[in-house]
Amino acid sequence: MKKRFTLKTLLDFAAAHRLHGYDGDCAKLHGHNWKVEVMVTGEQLDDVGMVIDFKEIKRHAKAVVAELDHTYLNDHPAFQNQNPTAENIAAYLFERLAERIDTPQRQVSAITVWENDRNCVTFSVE
Ligand SMILES: Nc1nc2c(c(=O)[nH]1)N=C([C@H](O)[C@H](O)COP(=O)(O)OP(=O)(O)OP(=O)(O)O)CN2
Ligand SMILES: [Zn+2]
Repeated sequence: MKKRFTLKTLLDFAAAHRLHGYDGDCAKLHGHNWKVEVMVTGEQLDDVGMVIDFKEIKRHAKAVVAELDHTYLNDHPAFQNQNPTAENIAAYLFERLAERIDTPQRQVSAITVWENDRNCVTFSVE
């Protein structure tokens, strides 16, 4: 039986967006207090007994999320050819965080983006 540890940490940011082509109010400029759950999975622990220090995940996640915080997401380079939906934001954050966090021992395994208390999207790769 293989041991696997999945760490989850939560951060947030505030940002505005509008969804081009959307048939409804979300096509208009509006904002959310987005919540981002970062999940990191590993099978090995270091000498201290951690897959990775939560502080290290947070340091990387905060650096990436800071680029989006208090911005108009549609102006961001990542959302010039695609809407800043929760789906596309989750995929973007996954890619950016994997670049910073992944090693052979641990990988970003999923990113969940909450638009509000009711609706969220989880992005992961097979
Ligand atoms: N699959 C997705 N659906 C929707 C997204 C999205 O990113 N992915 N985004 C939106 C809008 O951004 C919108 O702002 C959603 O907010 P809201 O209307 O408040 O959401 P609710 O459905 O919870 O609100 P109700 O008032 O209950 O309709 C829309 N869809
Ligand atoms: Zn919205």
